[in-house]
Amino acid sequence: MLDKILATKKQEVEKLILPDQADVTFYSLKKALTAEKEKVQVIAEVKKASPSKGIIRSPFYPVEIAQSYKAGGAAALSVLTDVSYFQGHRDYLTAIKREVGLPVLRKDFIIEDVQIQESKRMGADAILLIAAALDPKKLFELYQSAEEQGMEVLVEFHSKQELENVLRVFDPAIIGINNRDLNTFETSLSVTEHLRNEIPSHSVVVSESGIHTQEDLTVVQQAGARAVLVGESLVKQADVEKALRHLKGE
Ligand SMILES: O=P(O)(O)OC[C@@H](O)[C@@H](O)c1c[nH]c2ccccc12
Repeated sequence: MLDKILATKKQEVEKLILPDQADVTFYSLKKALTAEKEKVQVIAEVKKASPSKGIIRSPFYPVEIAQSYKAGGAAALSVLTDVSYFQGHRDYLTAIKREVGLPVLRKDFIIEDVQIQESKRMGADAILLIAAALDPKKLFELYQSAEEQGMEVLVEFHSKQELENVLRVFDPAIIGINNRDLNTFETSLSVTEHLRNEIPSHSVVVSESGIHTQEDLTVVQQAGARAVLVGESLVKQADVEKALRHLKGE
């Protein structure tokens, strides 16, 4: 599946037209994730659909969802901007960034520098780079480019091999452990437990995908995650603010 998505992205990138620069204020993702020592922070994801689940929420009002997440105590937001597979849009991110005062991560498949420029213009505070989608050298180039343009980066891993290959080249400040295999879509929280020990202790660790309950959150917190990235289990609930409070055990 990942290969198919990346092939589509490659075609889209060739036709990409950059938007105008959005006039927004930068918020640090890293700061938001490390603000409270004891508590695990939640990055709440605004996602309409996914290749594995189809439509998750309909009707879909991205700004309203984001505002409810903020009211429910989200530390940051993740916004899907991929059109073809997740029914996202870059305008959703810009609208959310304008209306909601939280750090916003652009969730997409970034493979070329022009998409980093695009992310900046959209108003993203941070971008996702997926180790499974990039060779380590290219990943580092894109990482540096994002930092030069004033954005932070969440670098996502699913296997020990991916981690080893990247850590040989550089040391990402924020590391995402994706519990979902992007080829089979299967999720297992043991991925976080398994990879945590391979990560330098100064990195901020975010456990991503497949987190449904407060118990799940505790499992990954005990495995060393400072934050979780949660989409489906929140966005499918009518009252996402309540769902988020519930997840946090409030
Ligand atoms: O909906 P979930 O299972 O809570 O997962 C959220 C997020 O981790 C997932 O959307 C995701 C993780 N890595 C990605 C890469 C691309 C697209 C999407 C993703």
